[in-house]
Amino acid sequence: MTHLRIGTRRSTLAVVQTRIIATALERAGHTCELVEVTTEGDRNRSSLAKIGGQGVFVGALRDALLEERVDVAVHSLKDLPTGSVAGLTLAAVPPREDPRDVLVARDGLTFAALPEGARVGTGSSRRLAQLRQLGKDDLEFIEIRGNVDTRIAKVRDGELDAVVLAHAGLTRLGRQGEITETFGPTELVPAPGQGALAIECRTADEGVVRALAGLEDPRTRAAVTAERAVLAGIGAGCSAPMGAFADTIGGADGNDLSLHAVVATVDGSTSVRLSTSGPLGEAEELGRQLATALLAEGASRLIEERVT
Ligand SMILES: NCc1[nH]cc(CCC(=O)O)c1CC(=O)O
Repeated sequence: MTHLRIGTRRSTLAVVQTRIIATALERAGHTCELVEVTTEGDRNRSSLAKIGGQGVFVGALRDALLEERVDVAVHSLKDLPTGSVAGLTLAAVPPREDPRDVLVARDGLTFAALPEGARVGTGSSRRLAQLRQLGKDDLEFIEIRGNVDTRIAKVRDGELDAVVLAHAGLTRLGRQGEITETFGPTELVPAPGQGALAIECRTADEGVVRALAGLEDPRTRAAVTAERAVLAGIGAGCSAPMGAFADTIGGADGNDLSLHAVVATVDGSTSVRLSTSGPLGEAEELGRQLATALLAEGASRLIEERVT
């Protein structure tokens, strides 16, 4: 049995995610204490693109780990930069929630049913680029930030007709009832790691590493490893207009992964979409190979063409 101080961001979603992990650890016989840590991404309300640096949501949590103020950090995996940090280990990747993106629109509207001039909110260049490729040229896209509650409130208040969000965030907040459409994961390709959590600790804390190992889901780990290898391989950060999505082929017992990736210009005028498949055990290699193929099709040029 280990006593674990678990660091979390302050947002409702972050606290809910951390409680899910704390509950699982307590069920395994450990005791847990939640410690709130404020991150630059929470403090700074200007656009993510302007804050610029990668990992604005995770830096302060990692500092808290390195300074031994907490023993465990719970991150949304998609917010975690692909590079490793000296002294820290991604000790567990628990089973993933639904990785897809969803629409929350007024009056139960689907994307196809949104009227001409409808205002659709998203702060993500990945979502923006792909939404612009869905064949509706008459929408107005509005850049929004803020937590899930704030974004949904903009639809309820009539400021926007719809917002696009991650399914997983809504599920964890118990708000999946507000989803009006779920986008196919090869149509609106999710962010690498979307829907998964990353449980990090100090590499030297062997007891903690062992305690966290019980949370691991090898299939989720393989999928997100492939997705993140695409991201790292094309040399892009988490704010690039790219998506990658891996899934086990043949259900939960399958031993192969399918991997889809897209790189696009933010204006949606051009994109490269590629897919591949291979053994779970070669996830990293699969992702790297797909990145190489994307680069051969001009991926880095597309990403640089952002006009923000
Ligand atoms: N970009 C912020 C973010 N980071 C993680 C989630 C929740 C979903 C997840 O775990 O991937 C969200 C909200 C969203 O994109 O709608």
